[in-house]
Amino acid sequence: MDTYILAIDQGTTSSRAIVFNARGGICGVGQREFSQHYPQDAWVEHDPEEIWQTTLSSCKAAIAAAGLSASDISGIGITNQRETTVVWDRETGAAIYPAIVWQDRRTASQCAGLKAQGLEELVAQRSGLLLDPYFSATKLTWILDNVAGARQRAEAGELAFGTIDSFLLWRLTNGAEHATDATNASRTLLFNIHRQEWDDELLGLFKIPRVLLPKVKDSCDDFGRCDPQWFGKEIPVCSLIGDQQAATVGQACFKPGMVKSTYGTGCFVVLNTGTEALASKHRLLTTVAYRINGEVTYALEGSIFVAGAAVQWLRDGLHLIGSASETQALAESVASSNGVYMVPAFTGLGAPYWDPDARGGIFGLTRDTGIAHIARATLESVCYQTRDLLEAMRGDGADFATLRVDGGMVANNWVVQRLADILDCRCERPMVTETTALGAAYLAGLQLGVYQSLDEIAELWESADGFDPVMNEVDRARRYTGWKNAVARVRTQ
Ligand SMILES: Nc1ncnc2c1ncn2[C@@H]1O[C@H](COP(=O)(O)OP(=O)(O)O)[C@@H](O)[C@H]1O
Ligand SMILES: O=P(O)(O)OC[C@H](O)CO
Repeated sequence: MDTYILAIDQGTTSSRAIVFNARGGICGVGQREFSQHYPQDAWVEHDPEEIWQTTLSSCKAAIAAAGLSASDISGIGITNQRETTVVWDRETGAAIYPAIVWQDRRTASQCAGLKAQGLEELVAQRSGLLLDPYFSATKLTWILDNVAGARQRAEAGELAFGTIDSFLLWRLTNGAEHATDATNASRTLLFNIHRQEWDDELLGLFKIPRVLLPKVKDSCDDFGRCDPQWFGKEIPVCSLIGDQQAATVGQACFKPGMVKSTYGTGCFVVLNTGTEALASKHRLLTTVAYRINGEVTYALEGSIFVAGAAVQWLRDGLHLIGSASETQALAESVASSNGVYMVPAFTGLGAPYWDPDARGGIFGLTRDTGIAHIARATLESVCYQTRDLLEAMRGDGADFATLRVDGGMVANNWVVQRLADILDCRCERPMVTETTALGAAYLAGLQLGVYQSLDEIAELWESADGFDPVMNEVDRARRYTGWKNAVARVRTQ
C-alpha cells in the first residue's frame, strides 16, 4: 500500500492542503481563499478563525479529492506564510487580536527608532535579520502595547504567541503543543540563529516576556497528534517549516550554492549556504533553511514584498484584466513596454533596499501607453526585482548557473523567459510546481521514515523545462538601468 502525507500550505491569500504519495505525486488538493483586511494605510490583517476554518476545510477537501480517508494519511506537514503574528488565550484558544500579516508596516516608526539607537548591528548579528516591520517582533510588541490588558495577561502566562504554524499546531492538537520550528523562529527577530535559542537580549529589546513563546524544534520532529475530532482519527504532525524554506526543500536545493526563487504574492529567493551562517554585505537576510536532527542548514534570502500581488492589483484594483493569466497574451501583444517602468512598492521596498516608507509608481507614461504596456511593465518589475536580489547574492560571493523557479506566477511562460533574459541565467521549472507543500510533505516523510535521507529526496526532483537567456547584453543593461532609475524615484532613504 502507498504512503500518503497531507501537506498544509497556509499562504497569504489562500489556505491549501495537498495529499502527496511517497513519490511526491499529487493525489488530491483542497484550497480556500480568505479575506484580506486593510483597516488603515499600510496595515494588513487576517482573521485567525478564518485561517483555521479554511485550513481545516482544505484538509478535508484534499483527503476527499484523493479518494482517501483520514486513516490512510500517515502524517501531516505544515508550511505557512511566515512572520505573520498571532497572540491567543491559552485557556480558550481564541486570538486576542487579528493576525498582523508580514506585509503590515504599522511598526515602521518603532523600527526606525531602534535603528536610530544604533541597534541594527546587534540585531543582525544575533537574528540574521534587519530592523524592519516585516518581521514578527515589533508586531508582537504592538499587540502587547495596544490590546487592553494584553501585557499583564502575557506576563501572567495566560497568553501564547505564535506564527501561523504554531497557531495551527495548537488548534490541531487542541492546545497540547505550543511549538514552532527553527525556520519560523528565525523570522521573528527574537531567535539567536547561531545558538538556536530565544535570545534574552533581543527579548529585552522588544519587551517580550519569554513565557509567551513556543518551544523551538527541528523542521521535522514529533509535533504531537491531531485531535480525532478534526478528521475522525489522530494523525501525527511530523513537520513544520516556513513556506520559503519549504520551497527550498521541495526544489531539492540541498547543496551549498543551490538557489530557488518562488513567485506567489511576493517573491523570495533562497540560496543554500550550508552549515555556514553567512552574513550578507548587501542587505540580504541570513536565515535557517532547515534544521534536521539538530543540524542547521543556513541560507541567504532576498525577500520582495510584491510580485503576483501586482498582477492581482491590475485585476482587482485597476480592473485592467479579468484574470492573472491574461497578462501573458498582453505582454506578448507588444514589442516592448515602450519605456514604461512599474515599481510595485505598495508596502514599501524589501531587499536589498529595506525602505518601508517607499510607495509604488509607474514611470515613462506617454499618450501611446496602453494596458498591454502597463501589464508588461508589471511582469517585468518582478524580473528586475529578482535581478536586484541576484546582484546582491553575487556580491556576497554566490556563484550559480541556474535558478530553480516555482510559485503561481511561473505558470506564465513569458515571465520565466523574461526572467532568464533579465538575470542572464538559466531558469528551471520543476515538474511539481507546488514545491512549498511538497517540501513540507518531504520533511514529514523524512520524520516518518518514508525517506532515509535528503539525497533520496533529491533524486525525486525533476525538471519540466528550462529557459535560457536570449536577450543581448546591451539591451539587458539598458533596461536594467531604466529600472534602477525608476526605483531611485520612489525611495525615501
Ligand atoms: N499566469 C499568471 N501570470 C502572472 N501571474 C500569475 C499567473 N497565475 C497566477 N499569478 C499570480 O500568482 C499569485 C498566486 O500564486 P501562489 O503561489 O498561489 O501565491 P500565494 O501562495 O502567495 O498565495 C497571484 O498573486 C497571481 O496574481
Ligand atoms: O504566502 P506567500 O507564499 O506569499 O509567502 C509569504 C512569505 O512567507 C512571507 O515571508
